[in-house]
Amino acid sequence: MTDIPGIVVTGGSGRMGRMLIRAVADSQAARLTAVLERPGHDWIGRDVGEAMGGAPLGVTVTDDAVEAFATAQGVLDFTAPDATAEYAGLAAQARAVHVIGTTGLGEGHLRAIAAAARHATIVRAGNMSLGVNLLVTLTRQVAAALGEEFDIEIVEAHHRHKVDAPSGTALMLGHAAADGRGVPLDTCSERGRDGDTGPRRPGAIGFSAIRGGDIVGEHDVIFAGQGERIVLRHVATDRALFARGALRAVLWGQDKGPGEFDMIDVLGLRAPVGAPRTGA
Ligand SMILES: NC(=O)C1=CN([C@@H]2O[C@H](COP(=O)(O)OP(=O)(O)OC[C@H]3O[C@@H](n4cnc5c(N)ncnc54)[C@H](O)[C@@H]3O)[C@@H](O)[C@H]2O)C=CC1
Ligand SMILES: O=C(O)C1=N[C@H](C(=O)O)C[C@H](O)C1
Repeated sequence: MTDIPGIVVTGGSGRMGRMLIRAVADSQAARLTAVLERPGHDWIGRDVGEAMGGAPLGVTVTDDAVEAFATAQGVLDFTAPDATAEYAGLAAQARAVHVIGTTGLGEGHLRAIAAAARHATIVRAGNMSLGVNLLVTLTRQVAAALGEEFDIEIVEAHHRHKVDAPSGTALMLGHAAADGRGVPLDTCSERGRDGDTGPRRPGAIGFSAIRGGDIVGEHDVIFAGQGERIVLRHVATDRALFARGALRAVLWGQDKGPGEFDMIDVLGLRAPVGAPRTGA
């Protein structure tokens, strides 16, 4: 037996899954105990190191989440909304810390995650990088300082394979901007302008999404006023960044009780009591 937490990576063959497997396998603070893929995937039954084109890692890819979670202390999950909602329940039953990077979650998925968080620690964030989570706190501060005479627009760019828009990060930034102004995002969010839109709605927070090539992830928060403009920008150039954040989150969660946390908690960036919190 060892005290080093055993970690399961879900969606092992995905762009993020491969990064997460590398991050855990290379870490002295965690050990890779299982890798999951969806039923029918051609990696099932293979050694994950070999499936990734390298040396064996001694871990066979499986589709049996119940068995994989039973002996794990943490689950790193960057897959798809339905899978993540199901994994939340199963990880909670095993009392494993569930780190959720999956974006595009709907109301039903969020309810399932909240229910699971009554029994186990969940860390969920649309972006696991330090830089973006700092950008979130800055966005809230700038929005609070400027007021509605500055129009807020959030522009994000991602690779051609991304299936959800706006990105999870763009939504985090939108919630932060709305928090800064003291309004809920759903009352002022403006998406997908096209055709005869009329003039910009006062107080709107606009979202635009670019998809192309191999862009890892870029986010601008634009505060556009009369005669001046502030642009807060984050550019990710390597997905390993997100995997390092996820690993940090699962280790942070090991001594926490049940509840839903985010990277602002993990990184210690939470605003003092009395200041507005950022939704995700
Ligand atoms: N929070 C963050 O920092 C980041 C979040 N993401 C999010 O992570 C998610 C995955 O992104 P990518 O890796 O680019 O996608 P991808 O499509 O390359 O990988 C998803 C993987 O999940 C697997 N999968 C789907 N359903 C499954 C199931 N039921 N059981 C097990 N595996 C299943 C797929 O087979 C695939 O291997 C997206 O929602 C993306 O937005 C991506 C990067 C950073
Ligand atoms: O799908 C991606 O690739 C990414 N998704 C996350 C998001 O939706 O914001 C984080 C990052 O930008 C990469």
